[in-house]
Amino acid sequence: MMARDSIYAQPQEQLGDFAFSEAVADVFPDMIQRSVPGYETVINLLGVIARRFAQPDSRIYDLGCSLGAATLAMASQVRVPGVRFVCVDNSAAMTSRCAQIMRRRLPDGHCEVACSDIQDVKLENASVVVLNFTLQFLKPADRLVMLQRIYDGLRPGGVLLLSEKLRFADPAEQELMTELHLEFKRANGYSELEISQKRSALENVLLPDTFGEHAERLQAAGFAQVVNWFQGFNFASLLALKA
Ligand SMILES: C[S@@+](CC[C@H](N)C(=O)[O-])C[C@H]1O[C@@H](n2cnc3c(N)ncnc32)[C@H](O)[C@@H]1O
Ligand SMILES: O=C(O)C(=O)C[C@]1(C(=O)O)C=C[C@@H](O)C=C1
Repeated sequence: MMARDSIYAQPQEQLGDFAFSEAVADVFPDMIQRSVPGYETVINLLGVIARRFAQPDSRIYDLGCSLGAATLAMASQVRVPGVRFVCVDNSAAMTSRCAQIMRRRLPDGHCEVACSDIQDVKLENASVVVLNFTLQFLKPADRLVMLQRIYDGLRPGGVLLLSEKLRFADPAEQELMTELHLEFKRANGYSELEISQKRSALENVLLPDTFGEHAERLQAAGFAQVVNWFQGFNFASLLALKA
């Protein structure tokens, strides 16, 4: 049984910044599924896209892996030989659980799990790099450098798969998408208190960009083609191809 997220169910006197703590890691599958419209579909489709782009004897990186859901989906679909998965997260609460899950679910030697800032990881010989709802937690000024490092670590024909919460330049669109996202959370059983406390906790931590900002930054990093392959309200998934 999946543990239910009730982290913000009671009024909190001191609402600190949101962190990927032990308590969050314990309920993470439930939290992300009830918070991100289309999350399960995105995870499944990451498997399909990796199946198309994985190259023999290359690496697949899952940056900000949390419990490794994207890696499990990709590992179940990839058919070419010699692929090694590398999962990275800077939350020890996440990587300790992720490492356990990978040991249980994947053959020995298939997957390495590292507790590290993704900005410090040397990326090499990659055919697929996943940033599934992770770039949004980096300081905005650091995001282009991260994308450039990913670009440099990719083989020609490799892809970056980027999912993010979006901001909209048009105030009316921003308001509508935010309202629909809140309705999604209500529909999934979150109370107004849970919704508002989590929103405050995320305010200084998760800083979303617009689709245009993402596309421009990916192009500035060198990517030849950028496509939007999925969107659920204000959450979008992009594929960026290295020619
Ligand atoms: C929303 S979760 C990602 C969900 C996960 N990719 C999935 O698809 O299930 C964001 C993750 O990024 C991690 N993270 C945020 N900033 C990071 C950084 N600078 N280096 C490494 N991990 C980071 C957090 O610890 C958290 O586990
Ligand atoms: O915007 C929100 O309320 C979210 O819950 C989003 C989000 C995310 O996009 O990473 C934030 C933190 C959670 O771990 C899961 C989802």
